[in-house]
Amino acid sequence: MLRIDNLVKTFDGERRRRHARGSKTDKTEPARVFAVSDISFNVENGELFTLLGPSGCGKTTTLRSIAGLERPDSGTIEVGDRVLFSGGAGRKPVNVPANERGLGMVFQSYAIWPHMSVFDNVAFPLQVKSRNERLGKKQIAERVMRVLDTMELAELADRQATKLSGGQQQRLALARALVIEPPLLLLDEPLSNLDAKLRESLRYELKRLQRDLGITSVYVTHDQTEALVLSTSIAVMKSGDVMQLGRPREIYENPNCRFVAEFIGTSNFIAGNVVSKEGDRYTVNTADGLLVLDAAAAIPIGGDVIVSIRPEAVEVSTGSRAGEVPNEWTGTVTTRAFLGESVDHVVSVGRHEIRARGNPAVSIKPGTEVYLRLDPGKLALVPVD
Ligand SMILES: Nc1ncnc2c1ncn2[C@@H]1O[C@H](COP(=O)(O)OP(=O)(O)OP(=O)(O)O)[C@@H](O)[C@H]1O
Repeated sequence: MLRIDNLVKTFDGERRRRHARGSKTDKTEPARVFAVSDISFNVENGELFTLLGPSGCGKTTTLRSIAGLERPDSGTIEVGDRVLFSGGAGRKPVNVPANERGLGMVFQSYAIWPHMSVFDNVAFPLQVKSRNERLGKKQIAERVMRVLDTMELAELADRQATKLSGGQQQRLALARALVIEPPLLLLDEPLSNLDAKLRESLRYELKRLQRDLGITSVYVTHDQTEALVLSTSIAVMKSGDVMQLGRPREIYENPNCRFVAEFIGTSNFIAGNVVSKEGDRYTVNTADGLLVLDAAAAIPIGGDVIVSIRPEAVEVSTGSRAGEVPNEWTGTVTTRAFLGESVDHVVSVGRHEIRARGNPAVSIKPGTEVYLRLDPGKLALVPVD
């Protein structure tokens, strides 16, 4: 449905230079900022594809380029069999204006039209469209009510848009984007202005809509939980590059670098060296002992690695099962934190501090000697960056 090839977008920027000897001030010099540096990805029909990354990594610039609100330096953007942008050496120049791309957009500041009713807010894009397509009044009303129904706003159709709650206004913004039945919906942090509770409930609502309507969407967020809940695929971005692209579970369980492992959830990292390998089973020597783990990585014996351990892959107990299970280490609990649905224990093991997350029924006082068991199936091998 959406194909992005070798997309590059730079901006004018400035680089600060340390002041030269004898001069009291730093100097700045012009520089190009690579907001997006040569990225490619495909979004299949019906997918909710998320661009995820920290502030400034280039997610919004990518989305705005798809929308036609930024003109990339080079690359191609295609939706279905339509080329929306093409530019750079050897490519025929194409740049379809934003208002002719026919894409649905919902942004962080859900600019609904305050002087209009809920119904009119949703009808407006169709009235504009109907100048070309000749949609009748009745057809428009039917389509508006169908979308309002889906968004559970039908009963509020006559209410003035400003007299809606934050969540309802955001649903209205979505309804307005959906009514034109766009081939592609672009969402830029659409839930970030809402309070935590509403954000969570709208997340599930969006997921339901996505499933029921099968809309192809590109979603921008810096919130990894949101990305994991909503997405069918995620591209994790850093400094204008896509670091890893995959299904949420794949990215969570098998991050391909330390940046991704750190960004998606909390991880413990233990540096080591591969000492043996049989099929997918690796034995890694670390400063605090051997670890065995299963990984479909291709790292040779002798290779330096980082073992990434999710806190929920660590079991803490006051009793030993040495000899029964692999990877049992001993340590001392230094911190305990109650998180409601779980309890975190930070355990000091030799040179490492390891965070474990488990059932609140197991709560161990700081200072207690404990056994840590690290599940070989849940440890990931990350190549050294
Ligand atoms: N109009 C502009 N002029 C100059 N630099 C820009 C412009 N827009 C974006 N940038 C720079 O491009 C880089 C990527 O910005 P972008 O807004 O795409 O990041 P982002 O990942 O969406 O961040 P955020 O989550 O904070 O919105 C940043 O370094 C930013 O400062």
